[in-house]
Amino acid sequence: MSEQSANPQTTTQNPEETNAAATEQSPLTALREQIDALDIQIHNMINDRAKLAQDVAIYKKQTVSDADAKSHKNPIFYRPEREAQVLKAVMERNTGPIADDKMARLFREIMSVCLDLEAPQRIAFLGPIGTFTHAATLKHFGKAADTMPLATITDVFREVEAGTAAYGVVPVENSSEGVVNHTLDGFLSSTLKIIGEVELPIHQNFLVAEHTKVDSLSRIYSHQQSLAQCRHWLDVNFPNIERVAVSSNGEAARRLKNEWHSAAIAGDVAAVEYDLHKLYENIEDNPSNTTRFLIIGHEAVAPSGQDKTSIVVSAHDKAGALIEILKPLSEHGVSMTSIETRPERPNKWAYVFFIDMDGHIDDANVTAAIEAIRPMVKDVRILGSYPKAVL
Ligand SMILES: O=C(O)C(=O)C[C@]1(C(=O)O)C=C[C@@H](O)C=C1
Repeated sequence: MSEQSANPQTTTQNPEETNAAATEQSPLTALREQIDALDIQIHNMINDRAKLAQDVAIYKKQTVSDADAKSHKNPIFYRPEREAQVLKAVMERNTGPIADDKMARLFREIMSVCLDLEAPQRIAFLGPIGTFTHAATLKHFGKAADTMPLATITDVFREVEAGTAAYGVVPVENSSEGVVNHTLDGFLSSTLKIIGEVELPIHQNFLVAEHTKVDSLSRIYSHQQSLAQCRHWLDVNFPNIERVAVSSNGEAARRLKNEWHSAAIAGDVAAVEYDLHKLYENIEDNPSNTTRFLIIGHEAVAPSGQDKTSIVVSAHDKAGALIEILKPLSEHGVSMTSIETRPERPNKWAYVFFIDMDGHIDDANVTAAIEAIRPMVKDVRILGSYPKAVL
């Protein structure tokens, strides 16, 4: 069905079944007729929903404030808080048999297409194609997003700052490897905000190409972190093949094109992008391994009802500074969800703290806690309030 064709009124049938049905309608034909009828309704409703999204876009264009229009600011089409609410509502009202998360993914794709219709969004991500950051980007924005792979985390910050991409996706922490320092440091030299987060379970596959001679494998490519995540499985199953660390899982998958004796370890997106076959799935030693990614952008996000706020605090270099900073959070009933320390370059032995807490900056207790911290420290910057990961 082409993108343009809407409101289908006819259905097509397999000629063999049409013949069978001519004599006596089989139960399969009857069921398929019901599916066809529902498909027409679903199809029309999706287009009706898309038309409403177009109306929303018109409203957003009309209501850009005069001040914004003068400074050539575009209306903000992407609304993370609304998307989080829509997806949460889908999961809450779902009664099955389709699982909550799978149903939410279907709606994720519908919204992705609706947003694309309002205004195509370019999303920069830490590439190349086929990495877990690529998978996180598609999970968060859906497949209609115009994705743009970049070589480094710094490039992602830069392109979003420059406006080449509207938003960026960067990894921030892995449940077994810890934080991604480059990403945290990126915020120290940027004014970009955190506007969302995505969590992605990391499942590794043993991938081969059509032409791979599986019985004569001599080499396996992957990113060094993925090789480490599958070390035990490789020791047991392929103790004698050479393990070659490359710059990314996407690059590992890409290399199979010209080699018949090599395999790659990478995720599902790489398998699809490079047309590879999964010889073994879920070969990671720790099946609960998860990576968290941040969405970066320019605009502040309205409350969704279930939000997180991230701040970065530059403390005075004195004993007990951290304990002092954390006190206002508990005094105002704000729960801290994570804290990371990074050197405050270029100052030797000075540190900054990245603190995540429950709640939105519009919540009175979150504002009160942050305002109470402010006089105790050299600087506090609010990196953003954003919806907690839904999917
Ligand atoms: O509600 C909006 O603001 C919309 O633009 C509609 C819609 C949707 O399809 O539901 C599309 C894009 C936004 O990111 C959020 C939601």
